[in-house]
Amino acid sequence: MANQETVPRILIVYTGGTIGMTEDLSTGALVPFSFDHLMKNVPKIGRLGYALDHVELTPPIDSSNMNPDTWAKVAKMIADAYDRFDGFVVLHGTDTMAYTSSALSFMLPGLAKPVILTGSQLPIGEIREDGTENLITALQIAAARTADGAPMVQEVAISFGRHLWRGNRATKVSSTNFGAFESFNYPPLADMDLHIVYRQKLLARPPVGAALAPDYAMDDAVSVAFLFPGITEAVLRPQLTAPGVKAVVLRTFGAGNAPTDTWFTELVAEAVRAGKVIVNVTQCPAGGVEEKRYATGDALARAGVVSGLDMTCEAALTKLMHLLGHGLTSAEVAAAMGKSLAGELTVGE
Ligand SMILES: NC(=O)C[C@H](N)C(=O)O
Repeated sequence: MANQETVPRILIVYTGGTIGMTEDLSTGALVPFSFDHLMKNVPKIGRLGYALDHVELTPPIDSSNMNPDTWAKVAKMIADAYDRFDGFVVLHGTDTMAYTSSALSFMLPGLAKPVILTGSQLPIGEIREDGTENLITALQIAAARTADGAPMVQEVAISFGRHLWRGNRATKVSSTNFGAFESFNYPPLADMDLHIVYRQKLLARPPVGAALAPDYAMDDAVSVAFLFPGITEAVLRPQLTAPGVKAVVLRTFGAGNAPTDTWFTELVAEAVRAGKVIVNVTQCPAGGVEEKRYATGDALARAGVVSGLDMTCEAALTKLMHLLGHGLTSAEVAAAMGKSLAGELTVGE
């Protein structure tokens, strides 16, 4: 039996999501419900033998209602309790989990403990569901240690179904599959089958001597513009020139390509001259932007568009919010987008 000192101390941060939902009897729709309800449905959690505590967003929310303020609340709950716990499990809706995990990775620099997000596709109160296993597995991952006693995971990650993913590399790929997430440009940090098998070489470690330095500033003056064959200036112009928008993630084709019509290239160049940061992120889930590969991508680079390299849209968008939140100039934001802040992009290839 583990003694008091070795019992893992885990804080559960309950934000809502399907995992804790119940049916609204008047409409039949799923609505967020209480943490107590959720816990009543997983009595075997006590058999883990961990010292568990919890905090929650009040009221709990469907993750479609997440925003920079709620991300900051979650980050603060973790930072405030950081010294008292060995690990953190964030229960969260799946719909925007990859945005929150990306945002948290930028808000918690110096993190040296596990912050594991999980949730489910079916409510934990249903007879057949995926929430129990996801919750228990996330708790075990948050409690896991290396052979020398250090926390196994020291970053923000999503544990869902059979895999553990880096939080700022993951994306939701299915609204029905129990494996709802994928990370196309970074392998799983762990595979969860009969055993939980960690890929230790892939796990992030904070810089030596770094301490947690929570950083909640986020500027929401950002946007996403999605290209499609046949897009017109009338559709795109308002998106790229909207007053108050400081940065736009431009979802391009393939290796970062876009139309070469004069109106398009001139519009993009005009937005860049007006001080907007335009970041090229491919619509392809896997791979990334290689601007010089095709003339159609090169034209964007020459117009002053910044390469999003192999970042997900979720990572690029929340990184822009984070950088703009610190009052950086457009040039400084553009330069920082190409550097890895929390393992969100592949460097040196
Ligand atoms: N599976 C889920 O959790 C979906 C839910 N709508 C949410 O994101 O909160």
